[in-house]
Amino acid sequence: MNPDIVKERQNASFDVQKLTYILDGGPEKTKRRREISLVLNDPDFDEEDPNFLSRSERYEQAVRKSAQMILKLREYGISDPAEINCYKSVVRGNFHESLGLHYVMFLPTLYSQCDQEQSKKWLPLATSFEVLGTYAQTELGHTHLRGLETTATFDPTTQEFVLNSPTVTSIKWWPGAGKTSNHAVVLAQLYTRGKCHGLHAFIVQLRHMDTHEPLPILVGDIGPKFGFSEVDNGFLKLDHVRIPRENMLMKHVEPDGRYVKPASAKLTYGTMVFIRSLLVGLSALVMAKSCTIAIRYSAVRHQSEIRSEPEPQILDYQTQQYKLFPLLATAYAFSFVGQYMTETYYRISGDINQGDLSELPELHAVSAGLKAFTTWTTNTGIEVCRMSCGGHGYSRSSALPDLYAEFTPTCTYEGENTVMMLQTAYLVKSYRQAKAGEQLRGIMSYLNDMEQRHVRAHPASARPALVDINDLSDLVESYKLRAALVESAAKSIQQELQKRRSHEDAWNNSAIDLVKASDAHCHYMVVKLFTDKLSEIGDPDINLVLTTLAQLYALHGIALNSGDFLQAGLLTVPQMQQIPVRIKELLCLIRPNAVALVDAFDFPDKVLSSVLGRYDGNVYENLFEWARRSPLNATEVHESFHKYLK
Ligand SMILES: CCCCCCCCCC/C=C\CCCCCC(=O)SCCNC(=O)CCNC(=O)[C@H](O)C(C)(C)COP(=O)(O)OP(=O)(O)OC[C@H]1O[C@@H](n2cnc3c(N)ncnc32)[C@H](O)[C@@H]1OP(=O)(O)O
Ligand SMILES: Cc1cc2nc3c(=O)[nH]c(=O)nc-3n(C[C@H](O)[C@H](O)[C@H](O)COP(=O)(O)OP(=O)(O)OC[C@H]3O[C@@H](n4cnc5c(N)ncnc54)[C@H](O)[C@@H]3O)c2cc1C
Repeated sequence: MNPDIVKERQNASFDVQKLTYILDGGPEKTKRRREISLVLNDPDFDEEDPNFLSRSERYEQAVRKSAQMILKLREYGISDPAEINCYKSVVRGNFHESLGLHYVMFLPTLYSQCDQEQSKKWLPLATSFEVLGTYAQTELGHTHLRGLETTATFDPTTQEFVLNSPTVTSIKWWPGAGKTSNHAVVLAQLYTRGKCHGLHAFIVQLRHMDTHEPLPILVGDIGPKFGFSEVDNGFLKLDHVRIPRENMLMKHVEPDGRYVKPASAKLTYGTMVFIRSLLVGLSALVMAKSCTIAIRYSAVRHQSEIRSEPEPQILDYQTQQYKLFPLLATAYAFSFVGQYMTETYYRISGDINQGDLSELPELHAVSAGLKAFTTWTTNTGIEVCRMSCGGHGYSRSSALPDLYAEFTPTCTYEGENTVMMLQTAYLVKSYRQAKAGEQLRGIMSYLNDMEQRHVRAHPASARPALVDINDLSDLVESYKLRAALVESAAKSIQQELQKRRSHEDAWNNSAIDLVKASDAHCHYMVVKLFTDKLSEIGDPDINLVLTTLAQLYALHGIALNSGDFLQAGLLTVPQMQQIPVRIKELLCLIRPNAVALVDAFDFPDKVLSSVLGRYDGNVYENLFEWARRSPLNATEVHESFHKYLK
């Protein structure tokens, strides 16, 4: 064990184990997660570091691993969905799996959209992995749902749907598992009796069940990408492919071609809402991994000098703390927000299953906004962590380049982040309702008292300094008032309309304000949820250290967005000047607990897969060992010497 890291752990002011229990949701859950993590000791999961393999070898290794995962799942008797997720996340490590889409989109779509008869047919096939599925929605030319071109036309004479990609731009593009899957849920515009009824989901067989040869359908892999090398994102061109009427999910077409309207057309989009909700938790996980690597490494790395003494740990540099500790605070904040998002998703989707759709718009808006907010922040955070590790952060052995490459498409898939932030119609609608005197419930209720507490541009000096920057509840209140930026966005729309612009143009001309309002709303939610969580934590030592992190999270956010807070007169210039001073004090308070705080995330070394983030801190000897395994070192003299240099 590296002596620096031993010393760091001795300095901790709280019980790391107890904090792990809080993050997991209780000691029993921690125990079970650790038991599940032991599967990594199974030699059948041994594999070559993907960084030393070609794309094709990586894909093959990933398919082998996916198949092993399924076999072992049965062997280990893991069947609870939450435990399956934990098991898969542990085994998958920092990379994706080729069967990922089957689990995260194909199966959930079947579960939520099959009727009884369809469930009886498809669920046994899909859960036994005879049917391997993908989710084919995006097209080469469009992602916007109303713009999708693939058609499904009902033919009452044969009781079939005819699926067609009429143009190059209508070719399905991006669905994972282009080579792996034999079925797809295909999203297509439904036509019956000559009328278009919008997007609906259809189950389409793509490949022969025994030979895996494609049916008369053009299907394949779209080629190498920025990351996601394990995943065979695919293309799919359908040329008048016929499927039985029974393959339409939720069955909205009667045998005579009559269309039966669903309770809400948006229920077809349910799987996207599900994944967006999951991505909030994934952001927390990846932020936590990145911080673990960067903070442990910073504790064992010595460089330069502060005083004329031996080289200090780089974690002692104030600038290093300023890079990493706000991200550490973010990892904790997002962990609690992820828990909230999962609970909210299951609560509201439970109501939806019971026929109560009243909270569907809020679920859509909250999951879209938080997905965008947390993935954007995490994406830039991983890169800050990588940079903070200097040259060794650039090596793939650190895992940080892989974490970045694998995570960055979360800002794009399941709805491009700007587009998701623009799903603020709900915020503007809520604002207008509140303004009209309606009492809002839930997370939007803060808009109820906006009329009394107008947030407008004020000369800061004209407002009393009511906010105590050391008081978290005051900070939450400031974020709440800043979230009323939605008022500015609503006003911008109103002004545009007064200029006789169309509603659509007014909206587009206010889009920057709308994204800002959405961002402010999400930021408020995160600060509030983090602060609310503190009241549930009884252990005084843990409460203290998490309160320090929550204060840092809130103040750092204000410092980054100082213009909003000043312009709205929420804080004065002298208070703004106090914030960097307070932030520096908080960095000092966090410093002795930094390693313990990342230890509490409890990532086993095999899951972290990072030489820099090793628990024992023995970085240098292992970096050397990792480099020696590089395929270029397989022979002392590389064949290129004989071919070209000699
Ligand atoms: C610790 C946790 C670990 C978890 C691990 C697992 C993590 C998972 C990792 C997965 C890894 C790899 C998987 C990769 C998967 C990627 C898969 C995909 O990307 S699938 C394709 C996704 N595509 C999109 O997301 C498209 C984005 N676009 C849209 O959603 C829509 O076009 C739009 C929302 C932008 C607009 O909707 P549209 O209907 O086209 O337009 P309208 O203007 O008509 O909308 C009207 C109306 O509907 C409301 N709306 C829209 N969507 C929904 C919804 N889903 N639910 C409820 N309501 C919705 C919208 O707000 C409007 O409301 P109004 O009241 O009318 O204003
Ligand atoms: C790794 C990966 C895996 C994927 N897996 C799948 C899958 O399994 N199944 C599937 O169906 N799809 C999948 N996708 C596709 C993914 O869902 C889309 O790429 C995503 O929804 C974004 O759409 P787009 O690529 O068309 O971007 P575009 O919408 O073309 O975005 C390009 C730019 O235009 C801007 N823009 C677009 N519309 C607006 C607007 N209304 N207002 C303001 N700005 C706008 C965006 O902000 C962005 O800056 C995957 C994508 C990736 C990268």
